[in-house]
Amino acid sequence: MTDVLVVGSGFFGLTVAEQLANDPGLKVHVIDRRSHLGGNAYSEAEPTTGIEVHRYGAHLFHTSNERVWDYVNRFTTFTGYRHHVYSTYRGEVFPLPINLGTINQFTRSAMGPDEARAWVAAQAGAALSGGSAAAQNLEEKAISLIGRPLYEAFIKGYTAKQWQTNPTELSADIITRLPVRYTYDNRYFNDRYEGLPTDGYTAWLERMADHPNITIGLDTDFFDASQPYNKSATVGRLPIVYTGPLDRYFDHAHGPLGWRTLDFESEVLPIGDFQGTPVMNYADTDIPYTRIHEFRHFHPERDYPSDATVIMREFSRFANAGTDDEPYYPVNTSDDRTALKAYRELAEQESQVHFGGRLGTYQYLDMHMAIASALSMVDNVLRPGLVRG
Ligand SMILES: O=c1ccn([C@@H]2O[C@H](COP(=O)(O)OP(=O)(O)O[C@H]3O[C@H](CO)[C@H](O)[C@H](O)[C@H]3O)[C@@H](O)[C@H]2O)c(=O)[nH]1
Repeated sequence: MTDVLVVGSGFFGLTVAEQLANDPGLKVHVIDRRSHLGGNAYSEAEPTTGIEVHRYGAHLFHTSNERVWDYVNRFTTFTGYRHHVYSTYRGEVFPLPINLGTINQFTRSAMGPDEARAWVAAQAGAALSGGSAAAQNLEEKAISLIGRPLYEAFIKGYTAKQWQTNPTELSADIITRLPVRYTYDNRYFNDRYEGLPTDGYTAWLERMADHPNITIGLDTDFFDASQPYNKSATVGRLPIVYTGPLDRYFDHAHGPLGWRTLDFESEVLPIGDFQGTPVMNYADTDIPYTRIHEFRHFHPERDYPSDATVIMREFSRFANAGTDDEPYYPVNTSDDRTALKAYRELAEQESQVHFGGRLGTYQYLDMHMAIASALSMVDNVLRPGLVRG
């Protein structure tokens, strides 16, 4: 007998399942539409080279949350990997995120931190008088932080390719994900803890699911009425944690929410190294992809072949509702926020259904944020409700 149904086996769903299975010892059934668990964090060995490939785009784990770090270390150890990204712009390679090295290379100068700050402030001031706090959208925020020339080189074209939405319509939060530094430190993340799972994402995810109280149904679509754990057979009958797209749950009753999807083109090349770094972004709009991942560089400690490498070009576009397009990122324009409010009202009325994760809440959550919010849903909503019930 199942006590709780979890729809979706990504980090959010597996964290909820693992926590409820352990304490208070509930029987949890997890279903996933795909033929593997792990959601978009799933990875697999490319068969000819053995190189671990992140099928749904590169996943880099980082957090400053002690509780999350302790929790994830129960299932995997981490390598000492530190993420660095470079960007190719007009035939030249620059370090990201924007730092003193980027600014000096871009301006062909040798400024110190204060001079660089003054230069950026002058560029930003010429464009915006209200300062960073007054910036309402991605474009204003970016210009207030780095000035117009750097914005036009590294952000404008890349963002146009990635979001296909006018940057004045996008949330300022998207750009504040990236630090701006007046030092030569080009670590991509600021977090205290960072690393990649030593034996891969799939081994980590499988260990989370490996519990006598957890059963998994793969290739099982919640919206397929022919399988027993479908929506109409289960809603109102047992507690459900739903991590699929919020608008899909309600049959797009308030219209589709805007989602961005990704297309990937992978290639195995007969060379030991293609680009010398894990991720190369492409800022120019005449290059159709946003970035190229080269997976061997995520695990320099592994014994990968020296005469082959796997690269993956990433393309970004709108997901079309009602097709097989996988929703990855909420676009979150003002129209989306209006529809989202209506969906959230519907979600509150849904008996015993709890919406979580990136897709279920329409929020741009990183892995550590999805895990943190799953832990707090278990603490604050599920455990008290299930024990009382
Ligand atoms: O060269 C760049 C890089 C980023 N951005 C803007 O900054 C935003 C945020 O950048 P992120 O790198 O956080 O964007 P992604 O979500 O695509 O990043 C994903 O890939 C990154 C690694 O390269 C990190 O792993 C990150 O956590 C993961 O969500 C982008 O949407 C884009 O609008 C640019 O304009 N130019």
